[in-house]
Amino acid sequence: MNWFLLAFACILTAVISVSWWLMLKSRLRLPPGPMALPIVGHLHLLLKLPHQSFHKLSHKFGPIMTIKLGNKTAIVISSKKAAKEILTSYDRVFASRPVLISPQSLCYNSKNISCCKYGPYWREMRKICTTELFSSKRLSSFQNTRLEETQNLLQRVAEQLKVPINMKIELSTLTLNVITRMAIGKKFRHGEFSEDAEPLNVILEAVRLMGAVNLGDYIPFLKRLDPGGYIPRLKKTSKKIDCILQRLVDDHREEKVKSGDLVDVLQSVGIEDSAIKAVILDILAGGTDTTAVTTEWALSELLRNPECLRKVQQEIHVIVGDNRLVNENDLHHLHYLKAVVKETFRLHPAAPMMAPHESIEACTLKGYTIPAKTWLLINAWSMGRDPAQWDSPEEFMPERFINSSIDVKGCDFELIPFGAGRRMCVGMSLALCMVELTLARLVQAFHWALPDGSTMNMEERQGVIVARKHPLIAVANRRLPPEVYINTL
Ligand code: HEM
Repeated sequence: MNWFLLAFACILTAVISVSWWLMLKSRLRLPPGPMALPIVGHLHLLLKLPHQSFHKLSHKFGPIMTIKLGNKTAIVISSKKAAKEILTSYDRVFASRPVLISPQSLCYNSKNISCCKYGPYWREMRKICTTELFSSKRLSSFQNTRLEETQNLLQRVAEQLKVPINMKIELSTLTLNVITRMAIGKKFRHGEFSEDAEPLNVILEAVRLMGAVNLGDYIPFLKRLDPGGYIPRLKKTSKKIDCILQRLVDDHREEKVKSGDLVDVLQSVGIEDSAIKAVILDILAGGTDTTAVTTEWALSELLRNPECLRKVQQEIHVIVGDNRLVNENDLHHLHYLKAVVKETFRLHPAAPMMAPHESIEACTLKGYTIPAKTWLLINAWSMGRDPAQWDSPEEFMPERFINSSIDVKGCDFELIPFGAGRRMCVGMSLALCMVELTLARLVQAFHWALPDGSTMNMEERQGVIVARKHPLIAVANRRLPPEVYINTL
C-alpha cells in the first residue's frame, strides 16, 4: 500500500512539474531549451562538465537557451552578441548572485564579494578591494613581492632538475604566497597550523566545495537529507578556515602584523570580523586556484606545441637576453608571450561558466520575458570555441592574436575569461601580470619535457574552476648561466 502511494506521488509530482514547466515556458515566453526531466530538470548536466554539455546544446537551441536546475530557471548565454547585449544593456538587472549553501556556510553567510547580493555592501567591499589591493599604484608597490616569489619558484624547480615535478602544487604555492603577502601582509609559515589545517589545502578544499553541486540548492526538500554528504565536509572546512582567519584578524588587531595591508584597512574602517574573514577568504580562494590553473594550462599547451614554446623562448632571448630574468617592465614588449596567454584564456578559461548571476527584476530580452530571480550562466568556454568568431577554434594558435586588438579585459565579448560588466573579476590585473611573469620566467629559465613514457592528457576536471584532470607533471633542465638563478633582489 505504501509503495503504491509512493509511486502515485512520484508520478503525480512528475506530471505536475512537466505541466508547470511547459505552462511557465509558454506564458513567460522564455528562450528555447531542451525538454526538462521532472523535478531535477537538467541538473544531471551540472554533474559532469556543464560548459561542454551546454556548448553542445547551444548548437541545437541557440545562443540564448533556457534550462531548469531543479526549481531554478536559468538562461545560458553562448555567443558574443548575446553576452554583449546582456552584460551591457542588462548588466544591472543580472548583477546579483543566488543564495547557495556552500558560500553561506564557508563565507560567513555569503559576506564575500563574489557571492554576496548586489547592493551597498557588495559595492563597499568591492571598492575597498579595488582601491587598496588592485589599483595600479598598489599593484606596482608589490612588484618586488612578485619578483621574489617567482624567483623562489625558479629556485625550487632548480633544486628538482631532471626529476618529475608536480607543477600544480608549485604554481598554487607561488600564487598563494603572492596573494597572502599582498592581502594579509605575510606568508603562511610551514607548520604554523596543524597538518590537517594546512592553509593551501584548506583553501583548495574550499574552492572544491564552492564548485560542488549541492542538490539541496536546487531541490529544497533535499536540503536536510544532504544526499551528496556535503554538510559535514562544509562544517569541517568552515571550522578550519575560521581557525586560520580568526588568528589572522586577531594578530592584526594586536598589531603583531602591521603592514597597511587589506586586513588593516578593513579593520580601520570598522568592518566586522566575519566580513573581513569572508573577504580575505574570497581573495585567497578566488585568486589562488584560478591563477595557478591558468598558468598550468598555458605551460601544458606550450609542452604540447613545441614550436610555440620555441617562439616564446626566442622572443625572450631577443628582447631580454640570457643574462638576467624577465621582469615586469619586459612584459609590455613580449607580444608573442601575451598572445600565448590570451590563447590559453580562449581555450581554457579557468571559470568557464563564471559565477552564476541572478536577476533582481523581470526584463525583456530579444522578445523573451525573463522573470526576476532567473539565473544567468555565461559560457565563456563556448564563446572561445565559436567557429563564427575564430578560425580553427579547437587549435592552439597564438598567432591569431598578433596584430589583433582583441583582449581579455571585458570589452571584446568573444573573449571574456574574467567576465565583463559590474561583476567582472576584481583581480584581473594581478592575475594577468602573474600568469605572464610566471610563464615567461619558467620557459626562459628551463627546458621543459614530459617524464619519459608519459603523454600529455588535456582532460578537464569538474568544478567551478576547471583545472586539468591530471596535474601537470613535467621535467625541467637549466637553460641559462648558473648566476642568473641566484636571487638578485
Ligand atoms: C586567471 C585568473 C582569474 C580568472 C580567470 C578569474 C575569473 C573570474 C571570473 C570569471 C569571475 C566572475 C565574473 C562574473 O561572474 O561575471 C571572477 C570574479 C572574481 N574574481 Fe577572479 N579570476 C582570476 C583571478 C582572480 C584573482 C587573482 C583575484 C583576487 C586576488 C580574483 C578575485 C575575484 C573576485 C573577488 C571576484 C568576484 C567579483 C564580484 O562578484 O563582484 N580573481 N573572476
